[in-house]
Formats: sequence, C-alpha cells, structure tokens
Amino acid sequence: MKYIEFDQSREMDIILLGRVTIDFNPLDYYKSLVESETFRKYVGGSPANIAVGMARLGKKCGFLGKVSDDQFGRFVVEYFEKEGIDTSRISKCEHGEKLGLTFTEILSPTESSILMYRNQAADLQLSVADIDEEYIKNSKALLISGTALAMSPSREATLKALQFAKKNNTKVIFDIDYREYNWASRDDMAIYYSIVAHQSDIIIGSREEFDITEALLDPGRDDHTTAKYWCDQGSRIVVIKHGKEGSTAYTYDGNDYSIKPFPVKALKGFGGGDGYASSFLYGLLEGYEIIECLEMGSAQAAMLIASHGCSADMPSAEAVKEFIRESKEKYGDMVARA
Ligand SMILES: Nc1ncnc2c1ncn2[C@@H]1O[C@H](COP(=O)(O)OP(=O)(O)OP(=O)(O)O)[C@@H](O)[C@H]1O
Ligand SMILES: O=C(O)C[C@@H](O)[C@H](O)C(=O)CO
Repeated sequence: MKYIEFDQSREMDIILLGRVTIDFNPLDYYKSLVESETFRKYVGGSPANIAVGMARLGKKCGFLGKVSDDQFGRFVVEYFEKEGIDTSRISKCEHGEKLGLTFTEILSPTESSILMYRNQAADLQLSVADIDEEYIKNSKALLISGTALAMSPSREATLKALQFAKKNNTKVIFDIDYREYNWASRDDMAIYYSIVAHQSDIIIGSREEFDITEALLDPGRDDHTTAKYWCDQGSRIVVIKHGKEGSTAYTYDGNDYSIKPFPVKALKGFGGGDGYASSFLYGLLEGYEIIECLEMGSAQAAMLIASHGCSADMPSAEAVKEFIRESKEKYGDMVARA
C-alpha cells in the first residue's frame, strides 16, 4: 500500500529547507571536548546532511538556505555542487552573519553531545524574498527542518515555503529536528512546530520532539494518541523514533509498522536521525512499501552511527541494501512483527 502519491512529472525530487552549518568532529575522540585537539571539518546541519544523503541515494535534491559570504560559505556550496545538489536557491548573507559551527563531543560509542555556535547564524537569515513559488512547484516534496522556525526572518520564509507547497501539491515533510539554540521559549516551539505539523503530509520526530510540539495541545500523549491526532489533522504518515529502541511509522489508515535498530559497532551517538530520514524518504519516493522504507531508514541510521562523519559518510543505495543483506544473514530480520 502506497501512503503518499508524489507528482512524478516534477523534475526535482525534494527541496530541503533550513540549517546548513559546519560540523567539527574530533579525530581524537572518546575524550571530552576540553581535551580534544584535532577535528575534521564536514558540511553539517540536519537538512544539509539529509540533502547529501538523498543525493547519494540518487535523488535530485535542491537546497533552500543561506550561507556566510566567506570561505566556509564557499565550502558548503562547492561541496553541494560536487554532490549534485542544486544550489541555485542558496544565497549569501549580506550583513556579515556567519555559518553556525557545531563541535561534537564523542565521549564513548553511546555518549555524545553537540556544542553549537549559533549567534547570528547564517541559516536563520533566510527571508521571504528567498522563497519563490516556481521552485517549490517543480519539486515532488519539501522537507522543513524545525530549527528554521526558531527565529525571524527564517520563520516567515519557512511559512511562506509551506504555503506554496500546500498550494501546489508539493508534499510537506516536517522533520521536527529540535535543537534548543535560538528559540526564545518552549511556547514558541510549541506554537510554530504545531503550525507546520498541522499542514504536513509526513511528520518525523522523537517522542521528546512530539511532546514539545504538543505542549499547548494535550501534553503527555502516548505514541498511538499522537499519531492518531496528527493523522486526523491530515498527515498520511507519522514516524516516531525511539533511538536504540527502534521506531514506528503510523499511517492514516490506522496501521503501524515498526523496525528495530540494526546491530552495529557504534562510533558515535549522533547522525542516525539524518541517515534514517534520507533512506526512509528515498524509499517513499521510489514507491517502496512502508516497511521497506523503515528497513532502509534503520539500516542507514546504523551505518551513520558507525561512521565518523554525517554528510561525508552517507552511503549509496546499493551500500544500504548490501548492509541489510549482510545484517539479515548475521542477525535475522529487524522488522518488529506484531
Ligand atoms: N546505537 C544504535 N545502533 C543502531 N542504530 C541506532 C543506534 N542509535 C540510534 N539508531 C538508529 O538511529 C535512528 C535515529 O536515532 P534517534 O531516534 O536518536 O533520532 P534523532 O534524535 O533524530 O538522531 P540524531 O542524533 O541523529 O539527531 C533510530 O531510530 C535508530 O534506527
Ligand atoms: O544538526 C546539526 O546541526 C549538527 C549535525 O550536523 C550533527 O552532526 C548532528 O547532530 C547530526 O544529527
């Protein structure tokens, strides 16, 4: 059963809107950031990672975002171009705003944290003037990353993109993508997350992210109640992730499909979510059954957990499928059957 019908006549598969930053991941990991001395630089930011992920899987991606007018801004644009991502809607900041920097701390395979430098972050300078209808109309889907709603002018730009997507039947994917930085209050988060969630065809988030989104509605819901609520509001698929416990996709017809994480030798604790979204959405765009989309998402998430980087370590579709084949031989099926 196909839960989402994309307009296959459109040239672009997906536009990713929101945060693009630089990740600095320690090479001398398994110690604290206080002690780490050597870092490797990567393109970072959740929607940027997903753009690279989906481009490597073979999808035609475009990015709607803002970068700094400096060497790091050029690094991002050149990296995206090398990956085949359309950069025609990435513009440069004009008032000296800088790309956000993310220093990651990898204390152990299971304990990681991220430290973000996001004062006057370039990505949040995206403005309504940067959003044009034709671009959104020409894409099968638009992924909105929740962090883009944290502040003006990016907040209004995001809502404008959302309106064009709804008007033109461009499927809206909302990756709640909670990062505490730049938000004025939890009420603001609840207000803006829920505005977008109410209009999304697919919502992806962790339990904590749904709790934040629902804080002004009816807090304390369980997963089934959350999924039913958003499907009643018009969503076709609601994905709730539970880290190492696995994840479930709830569909508008009342079904749910669960997948366990693939066993892997973890290197770090972050990046799984972006790998997951890349392959899950790839599967939907390819017209796979939802359980196959979940299997690919969970597999790619595990591959990212085992890698040093996020964007740079995104695999090809063949590599994800090979990983699934090998894992199934060793560990059996990851599909959690009711
Ligand atoms: N240790 C692990 N081993 C294998 N897979 C994992 C592990 N931890 C997480 N995953 C996979 O990564 C997916 C996403 O992780 P999580 O639920 O923590 O989302 P997230 O908070 O969006 O992640 P991120 O830290 O990348 O933002 C999980 O649903 C699971 O499939
Ligand atoms: O999402 C971010 O801004 C930082 C990421 O690039 C980071 O590496 C991560 O946490 C991935 O989920």
